[in-house]
Amino acid sequence: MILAVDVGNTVTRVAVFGREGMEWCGRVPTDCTGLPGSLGRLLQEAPGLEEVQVAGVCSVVPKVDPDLRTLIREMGLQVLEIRPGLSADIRVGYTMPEELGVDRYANAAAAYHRYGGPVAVVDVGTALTMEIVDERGVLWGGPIFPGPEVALRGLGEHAARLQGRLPDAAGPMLASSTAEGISAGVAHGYPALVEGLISRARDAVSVPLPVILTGGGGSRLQGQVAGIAERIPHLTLEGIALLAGNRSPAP
Ligand SMILES: Nc1ncnc2c1ncn2[C@@H]1O[C@H](COP(=O)(O)OP(=O)(O)OP(=O)(O)O)[C@@H](O)[C@H]1O
Ligand SMILES: CC(C)(CO)[C@@H](O)C(=O)NCCC(=O)O
Ligand SMILES: [K+]
Repeated sequence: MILAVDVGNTVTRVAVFGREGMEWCGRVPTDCTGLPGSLGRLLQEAPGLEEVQVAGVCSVVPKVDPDLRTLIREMGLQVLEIRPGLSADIRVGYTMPEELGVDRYANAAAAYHRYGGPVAVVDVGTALTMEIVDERGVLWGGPIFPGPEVALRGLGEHAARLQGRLPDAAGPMLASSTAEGISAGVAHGYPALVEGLISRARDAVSVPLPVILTGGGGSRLQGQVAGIAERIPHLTLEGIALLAGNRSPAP
C-alpha cells in the first residue's frame, strides 16, 4: 500500500492506494504554516494507513517540504520524493528537467501509463497547465497559464471597479451587468482557451493526441471543451502512486 501526497499551491491532496487502486482520499488547504498539523489530523482518519510503508511525496511548494517530510517520517513511513527520472518510460524534454513541476511529471506518468504516447493532460488548478508526452515518450512542458481563480484575483487587484471573485454561475455572452460579464469571461473564456491550446498542441504533435482533463477546476470545464478523451480527477495522485510503487524508497 502506498500513501500519495500531492502538495499544490492551493490544495494538498492525499490518497491511500492498494492493489485495486485508490482506497481513500482527502484534502486540506495548503497553508504553509498549518499544513503539517491539518494533514496530520486528516491522516488520522485514513483507513488502512497501518499497512502503508511508503509515502510518495509530490510538492510544488518548497516551503512546506521540511515539515512535511518530518511529519511523514514521524508516522513511520518512508518518504519517496517524486522527481523527474523516476519513470523508465518517459524522458523530460526540458533543458533543465529539475525545473519541471513534479505534479506535472506525475500527471504525465499516469497519462502515459493509461494511453501510451502521444497523450496530453490539461490540469486546471492554481495554474492551468498542459503536459504533452509525444509518441517517443518525451514529456514536453506544454503551456502554463494562470488558473481561473488567480486570473480573476489579478483582475480585481489591478482594475479599480472590478471584484476578483469567482462567480457561481455562467454569465451570458451578451452581458447586462459587470457581474454577468465577469462570469461570462470565466465560463466561456476558459473553455475557449483550453480548446485553443488543445488545437495548437495537436498541430505541434501532428499525430492524433488524446487529452485528459484533471485538477480542481476540471469539473467546471467538463462538457464545455470539445476533444477531451476523459476527465480523471485524481490523475496526479494516481501518477504519484504509480511512480512510488515502481521504486523502492531511498534509504
Ligand atoms: N466557476 C469556476 N469556473 C472555472 N474554474 C473554477 C471555478 N470555480 C473554481 N474554479 C477553479 O477550480 C480550482 C479549485 O480547485 P481546487 O480547490 O481543487 O484547487 P486547485 O486550484 O486545483 O489546487 P492546486 O493548484 O493547489 O492543485 C481553482 O483553481 C479555480 O481556478
Ligand atoms: C505550474 C505549477 C504551479 C502547477 O502546479 C507547478 O507545476 C510548478 O510550479 N511548476 C514549475 C514550473 C514548470 O513546471 O515549468
Ligand atoms: K495540482
